[in-house]
Amino acid sequence: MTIRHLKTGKSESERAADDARVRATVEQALADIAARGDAAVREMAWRFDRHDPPSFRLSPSEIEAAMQKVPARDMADIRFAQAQIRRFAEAQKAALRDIEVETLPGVILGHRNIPVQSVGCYVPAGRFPMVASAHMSVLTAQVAGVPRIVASAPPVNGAPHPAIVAAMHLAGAHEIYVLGGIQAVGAMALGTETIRPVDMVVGPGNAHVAEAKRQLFGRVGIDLLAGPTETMVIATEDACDAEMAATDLLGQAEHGPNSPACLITNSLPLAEATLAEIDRLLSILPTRETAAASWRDHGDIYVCDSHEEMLGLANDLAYEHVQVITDRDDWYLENMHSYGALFLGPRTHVANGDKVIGTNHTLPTRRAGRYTGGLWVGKFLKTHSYQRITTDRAAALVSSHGSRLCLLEGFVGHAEQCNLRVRRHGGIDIPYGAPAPVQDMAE
Ligand SMILES: NC(=O)c1ccc[n+]([C@@H]2O[C@H](COP(=O)([O-])OP(=O)(O)OC[C@H]3O[C@@H](n4cnc5c(N)ncnc54)[C@H](O)[C@@H]3O)[C@@H](O)[C@H]2O)c1
Ligand SMILES: [Zn+2]
Repeated sequence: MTIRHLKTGKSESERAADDARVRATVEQALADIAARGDAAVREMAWRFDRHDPPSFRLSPSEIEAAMQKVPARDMADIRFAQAQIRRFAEAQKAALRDIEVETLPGVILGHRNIPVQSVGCYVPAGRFPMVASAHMSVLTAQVAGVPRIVASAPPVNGAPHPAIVAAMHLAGAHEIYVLGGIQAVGAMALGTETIRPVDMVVGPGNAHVAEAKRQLFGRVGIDLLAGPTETMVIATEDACDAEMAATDLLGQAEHGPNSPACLITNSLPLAEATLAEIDRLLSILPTRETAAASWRDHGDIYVCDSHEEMLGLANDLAYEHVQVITDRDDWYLENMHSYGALFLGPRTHVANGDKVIGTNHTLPTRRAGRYTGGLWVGKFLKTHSYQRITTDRAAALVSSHGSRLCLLEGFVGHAEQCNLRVRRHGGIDIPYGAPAPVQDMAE
């Protein structure tokens, strides 16, 4: 490998120390919510968000009042975005089928896709009110058929953010809470005196939110670990220029001070020009304080010799967002196997994916793209199998193999479940705990 690392961010040990701090904070906070319920939630809401309303849950009239505050243009844009997200989610749902097949004469096997019965959708709003996250979680759960959808977002300037509330309500949330961070995720997952616990928590959030979900996994289901935003641009100089590469990197680096942004290119001139362009843009970008911190601590530029090297590196890093602006975008589409979502060609970009185009923006971070894709309607559906035997012959045949295979493992009680069927449906006598005979049950 002759990959040149033109610019690097924080070291591994610095990142591990950051992680350890977050882990400890979350562990303590969740234990407190489990022990003291609402009282702990209320204290945390005050400590982190200076929020202390009579009730964290919005009443129907508070929801209506919030909706009234959203300008008509914003409401129309929200409806447009939700229509796109619904369209794609419905198409994805249609690709998931319940099946029932006859694998042997008289042996019927099937599966059913059943919605999770209650979900808690976290909508982030610490730095930015992420209206779009309401569409991504709530609407997708609604399309999946989840019967109880709880949604929660932190207050913005001490009050529920009107457009977030509107988006949650339009998307089909049944309960809306104004709670942020660990207290929101913890309260939804563990339940309190006033909040009924859910079966699964979903949605993106900062490092505390992602860690809370990780620690709660098992107790409840989670969608995936969708922490601080990451963006990668894979660029060649004939397809991409420095202005585009720099704009697309900083466009996502502004999410928070720990949002990795990474350029992979085979062109040293493009790499150097992008570095200079980032400096220029950071002098004029209004959100430069965050974007500059992210770029300083978590920005990388790699210069490779070949497309194979670029591909290998991109798959290995498994970034959340991967923009491919090269002379062979389709080749990357075919060969990339680890990422959150791909954005192909110069006309496409992450901001549209974040807000409006219709694919889900809740995507795996920190290399989770190696083992999962992003949030989608399928994450809210559980695939459960069932079986049925409809003939005596099939009952005796399968159970005769079963009888012997159970005893191969020493399971006598299991074998008797089989033997009972061989006796009753095959008319063959087998001593208690003995293997079913082979000769009588030839296929
Ligand atoms: N991976 C994805 O799919 C995806 C999508 C969208 C957004 N995101 C990420 O979501 C994140 C949103 O983060 P945010 O912070 O703006 O909003 P957030 O809503 O996730 O977090 C805000 C909450 O964090 C809590 N908090 C703040 N400081 C704390 C501390 N020191 N200890 C404990 N809790 C604390 C507060 O309770 C506050 O309500 C960003 O990192 C963004 O990149 C990820
Ligand atoms: Zn974004």
